[in-house]
Amino acid sequence: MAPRKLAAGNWKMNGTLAALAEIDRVLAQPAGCDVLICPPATLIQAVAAKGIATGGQDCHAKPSGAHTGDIAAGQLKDVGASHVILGHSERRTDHAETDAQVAAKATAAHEAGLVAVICVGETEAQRDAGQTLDVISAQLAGSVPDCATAANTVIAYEPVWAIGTGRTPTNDQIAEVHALMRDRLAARFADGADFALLYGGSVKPGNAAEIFAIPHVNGALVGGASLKASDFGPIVAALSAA
Ligand SMILES: O=C[C@H](O)COP(=O)(O)O
Repeated sequence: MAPRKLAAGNWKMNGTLAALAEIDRVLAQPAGCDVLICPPATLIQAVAAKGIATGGQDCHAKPSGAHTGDIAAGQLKDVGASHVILGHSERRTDHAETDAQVAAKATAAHEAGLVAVICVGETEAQRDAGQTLDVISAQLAGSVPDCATAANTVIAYEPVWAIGTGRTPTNDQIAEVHALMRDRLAARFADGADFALLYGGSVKPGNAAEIFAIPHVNGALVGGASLKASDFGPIVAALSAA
């Protein structure tokens, strides 16, 4: 099985019911790849009802309990989610999430029947210190649980310094990390070479085709440019044509 092509939108803490009109506009465009929208949890059921794949932006590692404000993987599934983003750098930073916590959440997601979209990425200081490959290797080893398969797990490489900044690594830098991720996953899992590997960090209509031409880039995890169909549509089209 070859890795799936996936254009994923992470709306982060953006969007109200009025934003559902953007979903209609995305759906109006034919796609030659999988399309996923991860809105705020308040919109998941409404987005699912429109027939587009949807997901959460985090989940708890436990199936239920006294965890005020948290959402369980099973609760995401219950309202129509098929995926959940885990280990996003904004959560690793704002909530001090560790690799072990991400792996536990991914296990809970798998047990609930969700696909885990596990994020890894280096900081600018780590990139400048030449530590990128070591950081990505360690995050993959620690954040991806043994129960991961190409069917229930997608990996997103998101250099922290490229998120929301308009900056992206060079094509060679992206290629180097994606080749490393494929090699590490293939060495650990029987179907490791088939995991979909997404790039995320300032993906825009103007750079998407070039990024999707990089070996072992199977799609994108898009933030700001996923909020409007006028931006996300061309990214979906570029992946469909890749
Ligand atoms: O999850 C998406 C990433 O954080 C990228 O966000 P961005 O496209 O706004 O840079």
